[in-house]
Amino acid sequence: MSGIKEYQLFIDGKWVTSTSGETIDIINPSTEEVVARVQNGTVEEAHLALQAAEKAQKEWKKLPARSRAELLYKLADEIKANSDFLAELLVKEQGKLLKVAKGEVAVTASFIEYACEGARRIEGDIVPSDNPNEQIWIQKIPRGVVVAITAWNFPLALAGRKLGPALVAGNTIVIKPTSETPLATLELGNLAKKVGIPDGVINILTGPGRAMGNALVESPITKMVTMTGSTPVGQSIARAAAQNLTHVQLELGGKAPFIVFEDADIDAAVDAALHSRFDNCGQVCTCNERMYVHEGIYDAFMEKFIAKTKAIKVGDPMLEDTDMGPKVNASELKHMEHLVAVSLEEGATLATGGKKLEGGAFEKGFWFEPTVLTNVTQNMTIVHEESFGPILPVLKFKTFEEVVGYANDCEYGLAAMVFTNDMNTIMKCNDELEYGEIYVNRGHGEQHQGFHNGYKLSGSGGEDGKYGFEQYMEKKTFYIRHKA
Ligand SMILES: NC(=O)C1=CN([C@@H]2O[C@H](COP(=O)(O)OP(=O)(O)OC[C@H]3O[C@@H](n4cnc5c(N)ncnc54)[C@H](OP(=O)(O)O)[C@@H]3O)[C@@H](O)[C@H]2O)C=CC1
Ligand SMILES: O=C(O)[C@@H](O)[C@@H]1OC[C@H](O)[C@H]1O
Repeated sequence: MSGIKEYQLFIDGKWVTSTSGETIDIINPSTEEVVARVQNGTVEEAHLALQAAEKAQKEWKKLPARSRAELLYKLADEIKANSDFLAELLVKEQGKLLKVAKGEVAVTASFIEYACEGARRIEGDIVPSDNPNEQIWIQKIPRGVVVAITAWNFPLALAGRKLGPALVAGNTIVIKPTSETPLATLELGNLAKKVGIPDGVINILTGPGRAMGNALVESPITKMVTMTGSTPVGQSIARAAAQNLTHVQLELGGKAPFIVFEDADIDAAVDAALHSRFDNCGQVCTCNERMYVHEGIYDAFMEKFIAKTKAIKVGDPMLEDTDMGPKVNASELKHMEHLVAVSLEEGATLATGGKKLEGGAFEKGFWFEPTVLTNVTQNMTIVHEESFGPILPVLKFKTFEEVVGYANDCEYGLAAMVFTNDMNTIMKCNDELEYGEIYVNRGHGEQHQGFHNGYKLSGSGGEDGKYGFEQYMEKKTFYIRHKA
């Protein structure tokens, strides 16, 4: 079709067309129109990108970290300068609200800026030896070539979250965005060229994860894989990386419990629960995936919560007064219908929503109603399987022990949210909830200086903050003996 932009692969500072001769259509989830095409890259092109990154890293690591950071600060500035363009691209490829997309562009730049602040904090140790006339130096050095594989819900932010620390630490990177939403990420290639980041330092490939992604992971050139996505894919990446014992950092699925204790501020809890479920159409890894409300306030809480859920305006994500856009694709939409059907078969009740939206403004696109399920029991599928969409099962509880047992009855361990004003309850939640990230009296939303760390099947390694930055570096211990 004429007028459809075709992106290429970004390898060694050059845009190249894949030898596969095949392209992947990128679909607008609101209209089902083809937004652009990207290359269906080959395994050979994965190797070319890795070789380019390996070559470039030899010089990139010699630059002072501060000099690397100065280039990356410029990249962050260019991202901000192109916010409107990048945000609209994110709306077109992922269906997120324009205001959320602008937030994603801003957070992409701030992820990179945060990493740059670490340039003068790459600190090692000098420790005393047991031997006379000897010192021991423990140094932090870059790993080499990093492969970054990202998910479709915040594709640009996830790329910035990884390339920032990777490059400040002195590594080079090959980014493989998801085939669903690669466009804004590909635009980073143009911005990297513009600010003078040397060829080969950043490479961006598109192509199916099973083939190209796997080739990137399996290569002995790759010294670290940082991936955000589903648990099954994270597990296959861990298996593939094992053959070279490549360092792997995985941010995977979640099933965050949202617990409202009897003494909670009900209005604050209602608003937090609403946003933490329905923001970005429920497509956030730390979303409120299941809600437990104390029986003593259940009726009062649910009356307010259901009323606000019913008031959510689903529609064109480009419009200022829209509250929720579409699901990212048709298969995700089908998954929503499946989860509701299974829940009803298992005995749940629909308090609101439950269907895909069709006809009129919803003639095209992948639209689903904000959905709340009640009369839910802990053994139901919806309480354990990640929905990653606008479906919220709600359960009642009586005691602390009961709800903590429910919350921890989960194969995931990424985020949890708790509403109470009782310090004793807060401290017991901190001790007993098996989650890497716990939000007290507020909804979800990480900060760069924290540590985004999933337990159990939610991941391995963690990212963000000083502990995430550490992952991008190796340590080298140097024993130095000198003449007396
Ligand atoms: N913990 C966190 O911070 C976050 C977790 N997520 C999770 O991500 C999931 C949704 O994202 P989604 O993109 O569907 O996740 P997927 O796991 O389907 O894909 C993630 C990435 O992995 C690639 N990939 C697929 N198979 C392989 C393989 N065998 N080897 C290497 N790479 C591969 C994909 O490429 P391709 O698309 O081409 O197949 C994509 O780039 C949800 O489960 C959500 O919970 C999402 C955001 C944040
Ligand atoms: O990946 C997610 O879903 C979240 O970590 C999300 O990604 C980037 C944003 O900063 C986070 O809210």
